[in-house]
Amino acid sequence: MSRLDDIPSSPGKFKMEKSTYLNRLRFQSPLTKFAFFSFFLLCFISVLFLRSPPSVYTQSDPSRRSLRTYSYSGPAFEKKLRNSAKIRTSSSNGITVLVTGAAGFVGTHVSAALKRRGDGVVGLDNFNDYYDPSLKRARQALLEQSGIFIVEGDINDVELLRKLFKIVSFTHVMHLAAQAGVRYAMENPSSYVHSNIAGFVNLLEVCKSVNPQPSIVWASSSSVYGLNTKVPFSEKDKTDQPASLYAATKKAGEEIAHTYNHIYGLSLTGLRFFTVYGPWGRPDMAYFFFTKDILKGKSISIFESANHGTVARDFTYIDDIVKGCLAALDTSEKSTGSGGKKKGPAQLRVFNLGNTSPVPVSDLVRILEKHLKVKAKKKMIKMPRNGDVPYTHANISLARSELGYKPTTDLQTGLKKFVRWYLSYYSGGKKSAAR
Ligand SMILES: O=C(O)[C@H]1O[C@H](OP(=O)(O)OP(=O)(O)OC[C@H]2O[C@@H](n3ccc(=O)[nH]c3=O)[C@H](O)[C@@H]2O)[C@H](O)[C@@H](O)[C@H]1O
Repeated sequence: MSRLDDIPSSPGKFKMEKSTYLNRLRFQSPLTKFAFFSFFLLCFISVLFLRSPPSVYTQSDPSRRSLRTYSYSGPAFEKKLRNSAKIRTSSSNGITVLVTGAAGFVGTHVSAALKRRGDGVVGLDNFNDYYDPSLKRARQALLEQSGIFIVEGDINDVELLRKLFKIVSFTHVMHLAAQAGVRYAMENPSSYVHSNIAGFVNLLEVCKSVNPQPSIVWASSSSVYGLNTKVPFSEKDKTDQPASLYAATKKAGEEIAHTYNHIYGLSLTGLRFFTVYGPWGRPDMAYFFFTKDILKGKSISIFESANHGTVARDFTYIDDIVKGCLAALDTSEKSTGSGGKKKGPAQLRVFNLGNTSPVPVSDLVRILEKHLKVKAKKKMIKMPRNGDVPYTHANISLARSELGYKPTTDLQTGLKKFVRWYLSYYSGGKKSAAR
């Protein structure tokens, strides 16, 4: 019986007739026969390839690939994961944390700080190329030295997340993976939806259904205050006028957090970071690329608001932010759900983590000039309408009372540390600073 006879008929629609053409087909020569079978073999292989599940890495955005793939199965992988997640025996009340975005700026610092005090830490990062991935690799190498394993994968990969939770029973998730940057949202809007909305929902879906559910601390943003004019910004203020898609996705994250807390009993704490800077920072941020451009003798654009008004930011040093993140983890209560169902009310919080002292961008440049000992070529330009807001200023009284958060580093001191790191990292032309 020919294999074509095995094909079932489509119920009620049409019955596949045996092809009279195929019945009549006779191979005229061995070459025709070879060509015929080669063609079918090729089709078969193509179908297999197209139907195979996404490989080890679920691509977040074809234009921003991870540069490597990593196999996340097998005993060696599980061993690495378990070792990384181990709480130091001397640590009496250690926690086990999954840090998403661990190769990112804040993720690296938070992971290292957790490990230093004895907690178990596993990182997750997709190593996308929004900015120079070699900087992310260097951060990864740093964390590896202290025994932290970063799994290479995307928060949209539900199977991977489930697998991680199956191997390690994380007590906490520090969710820092995101598409950052306010201005880039006009270039690549879908990447914000993909990471900050879809990715966050995927993570919460997995967290709500594992037992026990972890407590989640995640990165929101000062940008949710948008076009508000009442300063300093307080958590009690309305946040319904975002100025960028980035801000809108972070605001959406806060609403999504409310939903998962309400329905599933997940304990959720959102942290509104205010323009975080420091060593190992993000090359897409102004203080970073100003430094690069000043050193290269390239001119920099300093934005002004309407009528030559000052644009200012509540720049916050990374070490202060790390303290805030750890305090948020330590004060977070357990989630209350189990079996994907809420069993009682759970904690839901939002905190400003800022510095409470806004500095004009022109002063930031003056400080950089001093530390770099190079005069900047400055251009004052009107702030483009690309998502920026003129001013940010955090009221941190809630974080102070609930988390004991107390920033201690002013911009002078923080930028000095950044410049020292920058010069040593990019010294001798070994690495060229890339955005
Ligand atoms: O707190 C946040 O939630 C956000 O902080 C950060 O955004 P911003 O505060 O906008 O920082 P950043 O881009 O460094 O611009 C700094 C200043 O330089 C001005 N700026 C910028 C570029 C330029 O060419 N000229 C200029 O004057 C610009 O107008 C601004 O006043 C994070 O990137 C973002 O991911 C998010 O975390």
